Amino acid sequence: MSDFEDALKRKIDSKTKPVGSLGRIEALAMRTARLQRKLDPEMERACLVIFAGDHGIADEGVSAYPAEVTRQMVLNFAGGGAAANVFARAGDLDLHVVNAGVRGGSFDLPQITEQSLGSGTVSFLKAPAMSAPQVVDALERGISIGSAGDYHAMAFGEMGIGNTASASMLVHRLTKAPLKDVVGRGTGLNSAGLLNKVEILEKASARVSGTLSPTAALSEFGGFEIAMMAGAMIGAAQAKRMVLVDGFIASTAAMIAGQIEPSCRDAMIFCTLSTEPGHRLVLDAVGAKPLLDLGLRLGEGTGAALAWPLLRSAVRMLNEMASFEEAGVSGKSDLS
Ligand SMILES: O=C(O)c1ccc[n+]([C@@H]2O[C@H](COP(=O)([O-])O)[C@@H](O)[C@H]2O)c1
Ligand SMILES: Cc1cc2nc[nH]c2cc1C
Repeated sequence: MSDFEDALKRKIDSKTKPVGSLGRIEALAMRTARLQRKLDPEMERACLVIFAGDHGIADEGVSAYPAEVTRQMVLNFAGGGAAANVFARAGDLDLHVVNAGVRGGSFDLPQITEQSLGSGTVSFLKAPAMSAPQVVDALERGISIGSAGDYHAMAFGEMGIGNTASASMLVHRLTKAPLKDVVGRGTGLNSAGLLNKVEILEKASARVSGTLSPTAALSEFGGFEIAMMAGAMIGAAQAKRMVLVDGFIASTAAMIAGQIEPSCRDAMIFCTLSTEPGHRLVLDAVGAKPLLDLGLRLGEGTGAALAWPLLRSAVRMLNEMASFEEAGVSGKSDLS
């Protein structure tokens, strides 16, 4: 064990609790200490960034809701009325909303950061969702967003009608899991809608042959918000920030970020287990156990926002909790 690891273990085990009794909260504190290379890491300021983008594939009937909901929900974020706004306020998170390619053009609102790369992706049923230069552009813009500001942690979420179809394709082609095991009901398709979605995605997959690199897969299947979020996760990890990863779509972006830049995995906390079946496959692929299992399937970064107080509490535990010596509490007996 290195001197740092040794000192960290001694610090956490000196706290007034049976050794290991704070379970995964201890692991969160230790991961943060390692990332910041400090025995007293900081974890007070965080933000939630929501990347919004539209998907051409949404016009093929793969979602229970119409594509215009993406734009309408961005306006709801700007007005403060979405679940993400409520959870961000409850947890003291700054909220940033990024237009990563929503149909209808610029919002011209101070609450929305414009990074639009156009009006969303092309339907990937017949052609690549975006060009290779657009993938690079989206990743680079994301990296800048992930390293901006003065945060100890960044939570990432998304909004994009049709994006469970994109994420399913990415997971299918990058993990080689069969589409029928990956694809789910998204916003709430019925059984006939689910069968139709699988059929459309099988056709789209047949259009593209061979093994795909993560960037080639993004180009084929989109979307802009997924590519930008992957870039932002890389940027945040490089800035030594903890990365709070939301549900199925955000975790797919995180898997891709880790394939592009493996070191960013150390910063990632997979916050929640989505009911979307492909999420379990993504978590297995990255070797993660989700922190929470609340039956969420909303997106918007809601699961990541809910996990933030746990991360902050974990680091405060490391910094503020009394040791046995400080509190005059007797330590372990020799039966342990
Ligand atoms: O994050 C998840 O696990 C999740 C699971 C299902 C749906 N969503 C959200 O619902 C939208 C995508 O669903 P769909 O059916 O339009 O592909 C998109 O805006 C996501 O934020 C999100
Ligand atoms: C209303 C609504 C809100 C959402 N938030 C994220 N995805 C969403 C999809 C719908 C349909």
